[in-house]
Amino acid sequence: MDPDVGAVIARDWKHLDEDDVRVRPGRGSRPRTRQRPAHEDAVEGLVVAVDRGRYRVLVRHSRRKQTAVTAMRARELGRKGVVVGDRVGLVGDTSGQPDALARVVRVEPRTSVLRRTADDTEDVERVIVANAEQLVIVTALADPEPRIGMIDRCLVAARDAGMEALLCLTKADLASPEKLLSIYEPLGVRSFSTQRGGELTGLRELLADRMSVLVGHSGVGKSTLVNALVPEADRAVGHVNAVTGRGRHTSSSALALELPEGGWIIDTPGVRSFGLAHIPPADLILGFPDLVEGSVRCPPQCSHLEEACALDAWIASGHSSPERLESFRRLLTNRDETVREDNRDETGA
Ligand SMILES: Nc1nc2c(ncn2[C@@H]2O[C@H](COP(=O)(O)OP(=O)(O)OP(=O)(O)O)[C@@H](O)[C@H]2O)c(=O)[nH]1
Ligand SMILES: [Zn+2]
Repeated sequence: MDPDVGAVIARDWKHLDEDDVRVRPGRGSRPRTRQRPAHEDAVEGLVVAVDRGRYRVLVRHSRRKQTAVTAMRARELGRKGVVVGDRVGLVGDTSGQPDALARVVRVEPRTSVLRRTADDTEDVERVIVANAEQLVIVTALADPEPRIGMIDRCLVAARDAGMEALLCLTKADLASPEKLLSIYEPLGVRSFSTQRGGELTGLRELLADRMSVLVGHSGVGKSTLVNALVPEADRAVGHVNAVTGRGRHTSSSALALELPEGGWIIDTPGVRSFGLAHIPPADLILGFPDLVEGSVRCPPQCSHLEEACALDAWIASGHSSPERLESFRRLLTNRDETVREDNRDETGA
């Protein structure tokens, strides 16, 4: 295997919890049987919403028939978190009838975890979504102006989570995507431009049959997009509690919506971007593939903020661009901050 690829895989996996990775037993050793034998009758389901300790879990009976089950965690789960995207085992009343309550007795090993560093205490990190394969970075081309810093931050977070990134550029009727594409296309980031009422076939193809997480600042047109992609989403988000199916949906937690063509999009209303405090500084540069080669000549343990950093010379000799280096350094400096509604760590672009 290409050593770089190996390193990336090793790094992506290293962020998974011990629980997330099922260890294959060697010959002669006994398999690890964590929680399994007690509930062999457990029903499999997908967590699509979480609200104050209650989970909405979709149980599929056949291609066409599925039931939405409300569940709470079983005590035996211990401190193990359950998040949107988790595949879980359920016991108890899985009928999905009103007032029926099931119990989550196990969480299947996760294939990816998207984390946010908590806003207040930098050491606390939270898993927002499990098992997603793609991070869709929703950015308006104008109104509000695109923020390069936010895009770069999301690209780092996607890489760290072991997810592919997709740049979704909205409001193409107001401004051209050209400038942004000239930055991100050479990096191999896939993209799609949209406008209200515009053609979404290409985007649907990029989203089909996989689990994608949408993230974007307020006002970029994320709701407009979600409603266009999932016609029933308006009802699910606007008027009905995502978990109980009653009352208003007030929580701002993630919500998974099934696409008519198969696959899922996960809306993250409360999450505008990600803190990167849990990512070692040395790994941040992996989110900037155009700078990695230039860092080979850096002194050992280079902070990339110091004078001896080789990146300045690399840029001066015509590689990448000064803006990219500036964005990388801004991220290094603001690594611990989570972008919030006030965008306090953004200088725009
Ligand atoms: N010109 C133009 N306006 C758009 C487009 N998409 C959305 N808008 C407008 O942009 C505004 C914000 O759209 P929303 O879909 O509410 O944006 P959001 O990202 O969900 O914002 P929050 O609900 O605050 O999270 C609304 O006034 C939309 O009508 C577009 O493609 N072109
Ligand atoms: Zn350096």
